[in-house]
Amino acid sequence: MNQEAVPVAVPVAVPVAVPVAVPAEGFSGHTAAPAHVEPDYGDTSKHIDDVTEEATQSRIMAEDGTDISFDPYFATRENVNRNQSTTKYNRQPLTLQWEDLKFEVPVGRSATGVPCLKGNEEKGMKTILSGCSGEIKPGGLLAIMGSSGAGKTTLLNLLAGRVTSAKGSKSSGRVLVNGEKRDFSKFRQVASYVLQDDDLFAELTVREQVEFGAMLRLPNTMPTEKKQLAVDRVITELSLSKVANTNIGNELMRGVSGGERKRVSIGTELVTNPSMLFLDEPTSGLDAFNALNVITTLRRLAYNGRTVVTTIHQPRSNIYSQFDMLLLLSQGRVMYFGPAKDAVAYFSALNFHCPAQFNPADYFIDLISVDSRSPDAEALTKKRVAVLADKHSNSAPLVTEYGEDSEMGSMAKLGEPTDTVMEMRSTKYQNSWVTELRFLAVRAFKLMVRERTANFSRLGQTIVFSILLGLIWLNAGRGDSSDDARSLIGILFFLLINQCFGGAFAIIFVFPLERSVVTRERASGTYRVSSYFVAKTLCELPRTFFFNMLFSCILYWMVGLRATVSAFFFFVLVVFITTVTAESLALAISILAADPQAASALIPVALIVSVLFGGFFIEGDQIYDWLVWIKWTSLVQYAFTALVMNEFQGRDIPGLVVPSNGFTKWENVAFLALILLVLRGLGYFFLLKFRAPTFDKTL
Ligand SMILES: Nc1ncnc2c1ncn2[C@@H]1O[C@H](COP(=O)(O)OP(=O)(O)OP(=O)(O)O)[C@@H](O)[C@H]1O
Repeated sequence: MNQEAVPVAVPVAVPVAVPVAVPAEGFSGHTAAPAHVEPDYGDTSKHIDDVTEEATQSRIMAEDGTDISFDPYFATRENVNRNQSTTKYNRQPLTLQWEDLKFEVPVGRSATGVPCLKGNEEKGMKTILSGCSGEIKPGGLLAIMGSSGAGKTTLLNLLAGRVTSAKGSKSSGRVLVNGEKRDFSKFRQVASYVLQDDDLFAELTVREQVEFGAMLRLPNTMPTEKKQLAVDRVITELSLSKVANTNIGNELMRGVSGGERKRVSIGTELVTNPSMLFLDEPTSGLDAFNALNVITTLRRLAYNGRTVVTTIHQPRSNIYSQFDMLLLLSQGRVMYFGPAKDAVAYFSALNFHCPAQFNPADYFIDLISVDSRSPDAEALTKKRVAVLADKHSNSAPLVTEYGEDSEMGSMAKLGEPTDTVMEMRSTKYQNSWVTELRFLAVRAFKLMVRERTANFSRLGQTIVFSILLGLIWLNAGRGDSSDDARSLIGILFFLLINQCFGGAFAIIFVFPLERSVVTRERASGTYRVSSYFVAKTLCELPRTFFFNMLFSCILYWMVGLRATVSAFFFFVLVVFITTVTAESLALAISILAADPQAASALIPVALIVSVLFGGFFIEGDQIYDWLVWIKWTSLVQYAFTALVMNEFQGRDIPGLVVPSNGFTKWENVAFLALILLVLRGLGYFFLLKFRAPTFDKTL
């Protein structure tokens, strides 16, 4: 290595003077902080605006002469250029204010059946959040920080209007947008919410994911070319161009990186060009580098005139330096609200000195967390938190001065049209039912084709089972004895069980992920439930038909079932409807059940009941009268009787009693189809009524 070409890299120490609004005096009883003797690494709380031209002055050169110097402030500096986006003023500038927010949930005997907790919970209510006020202007990035359980998500949800309506919970206070109480139908069009979990389809590409949102969330009056431009803009703005055509992927399927996936989630919400963006823990699960990338993206989005609010857990120091405003929460109370760059000085003035080499975020979290490891530590830390909360509520409100769009906030009223917002329809959905159906069907079809593992395993399962059953019952249908006939009845029943469980398990493993994606998309008003449900049903039918046809073609002729075209197609029809009915049963239960575990426990039970009363194990006259009704709800019973009648129609085999339920084979098919329709209808009803995202609109 060329020694002379490698000068020593000198860490850049940055002296910082932090002008702040601080309380007049520190706490009595506190001793002054010890003099700091540690080496000065520079103030890690240094804010983005303080970074000017402190480029690393020493250059480190690689052997080939490439400059490989490292600039630790690169991310921060990148954002100093506020003119990166072409979309700077294309939205309404919105100022969000909140006053005296309080949120309580019931914990008492009356609400949940458990005894009341002590303290203010005696009335049966637990206070999750109280006395929370603040403001964030356009161009500003607000971070809500606090330890686990501090109330960050609750506050974010209150600000975003996304608190789930729960029985007995109570919210109070005021949330204002540009000084006025918000109109939720308009607010939903200008504010977007990015959930902590990236609920995205792994099989879609980045572009397809963003495009889907654009096509359905932008109004139908907007030409497709303009929607495509919006997609391109978002992809560029989030630096996703290089991976635009890469699958999103998941733990099982290689796709984009965690940071890119998070940016895709943001892009999905950004496509409507919202003025306000709320994010819940956007860096959770990301490594330090990807976390920084995501936050610098938010920083840039804020500079482009948006109002951005995010919760975050223990950010590293260069992430912390990106925040304009900081809100520290502990035990549901505000410890600090004001400019992020002033927080260190604020706590210093209270005699809580953040050591020079410390990441202020770490220091604050340690300072305001309740230590429950021992009663003494808990009492002490709770006291500290109470005193800090009181100090905060007694301190003068801080004036927020940041963002270049601050005066724009007062100019615009929510509802005044600008660019994208101008074109938004005032109705809940931006496109017609038919348009939704078209895009949903295309997406469902793409997903279905790309679910390679599921498709190949179902293909393998179909081929293996049909050949195996065919070998076991090879030529059984070609004999004339009553034993052959009884054997044939056995295979007819067994193949129905196989198809029922195969269809149901295909739903159990695939639907839970889809359910969370659909919930997210419904919460942002992307489409109607009916169009989703119809698209899903229409797209699944061809696949189910294909596998059933394949199964029938192999098994039917190996076993030697009645060799007529009409008998064969009747067989295919019954097996197909049975499978779709079992899928519908699994779907309805999956939607109704609280979680996938409950669904996977309930679905086999429902199917086994149907099998038990299917007419093979127990004859109708062997069942207690008061249980007979179950037989008439059994999908297997109708399918089995129809198949048996199809096979033995017109055949007289001495000593054989053919199972029958008194209906003709076509009547049995009609009852089976009726059960199918009822189960599909129930699935739709459950999705519409029980899985609708409902939010409290009090504030
Ligand atoms: N609807 C509710 N019913 C009962 N308790 C609730 C409800 N909502 C929130 N809580 C409780 O309030 C506290 C704050 O919850 P919240 O999710 O806001 O915390 P957080 O700071 O976001 O935590 P984390 O960082 O772990 O996600 C927690 O103890 C939580 O259990």
